[in-house]
Amino acid sequence: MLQVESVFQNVNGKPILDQVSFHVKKGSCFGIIGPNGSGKTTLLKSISGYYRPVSGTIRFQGKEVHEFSRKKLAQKMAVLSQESLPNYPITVFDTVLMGRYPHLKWYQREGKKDLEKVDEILELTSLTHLREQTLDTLSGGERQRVAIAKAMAQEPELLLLDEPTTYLDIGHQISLLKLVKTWQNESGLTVIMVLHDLNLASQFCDQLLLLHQGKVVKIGSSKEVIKKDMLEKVYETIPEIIPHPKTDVPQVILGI
Ligand SMILES: Nc1ncnc2c1ncn2[C@@H]1O[C@H](COP(=O)(O)OP(=O)(O)OP(=O)(O)O)[C@@H](O)[C@H]1O
Repeated sequence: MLQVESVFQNVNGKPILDQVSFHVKKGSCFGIIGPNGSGKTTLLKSISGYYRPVSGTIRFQGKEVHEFSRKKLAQKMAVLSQESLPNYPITVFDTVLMGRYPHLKWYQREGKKDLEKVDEILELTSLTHLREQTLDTLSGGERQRVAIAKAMAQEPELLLLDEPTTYLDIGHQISLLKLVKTWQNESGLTVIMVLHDLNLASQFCDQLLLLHQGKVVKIGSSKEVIKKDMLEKVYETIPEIIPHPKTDVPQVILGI
């Protein structure tokens, strides 16, 4: 579904990504982890076509990302970043409805099916009670759920998430990631997400990529990537790693 080959990326003349290569399988959940400033967001922006690599290639469904028209890309790819929702008084319903726009022709207004779809998604994301509330009055967690709902309305094949659990308490972190998982299971959606929380990344992602100073340190399952020596070197701290008592995936315990 996505092949990244030997990507070098400069931003404002500054080298950020250094020979990054990896593949993402259709229907999988791929996590990008790494310390602050390691290049995670830049990598996501390169995948979404926001930046064009200085060298190397990013192929999505067999074609280079920058060869897609903006509309075609919006039909296939949804991007959810910290700044993805505006802060003006537009209702939750209308915001989620905007997710349908890439599927409409330029002269076409949204139809009954689009409106029904939005209500269905509001129900799924537990947002029906906020249907007429405006974005500028929502809490951080509610805004995050609206952003996911808008992405769902877009019906993408690839979903890019930049720190989707920021602003969420632990209950909402889990319910948001479970929602993404259910959506994935039902639609074959592919997900690439940047996560700071290594324990959530370990539990929810099929593959992890550990990035450090713009370079790939390791790609593999959580058991292959969430390792004491590797994290010590990259995060400059000394964590303890224990298996999750239910799922056996590695979990990180921080010491002082
Ligand atoms: N527009 C820009 N101009 C100059 N430097 C930039 C720009 N965008 C990113 N950088 C630099 O690129 C490096 C990587 O930034 P990026 O946001 O990709 O890292 P990150 O891993 O997502 O960090 P964080 O975990 O803190 O969000 C940083 O040193 C940052 O200062």
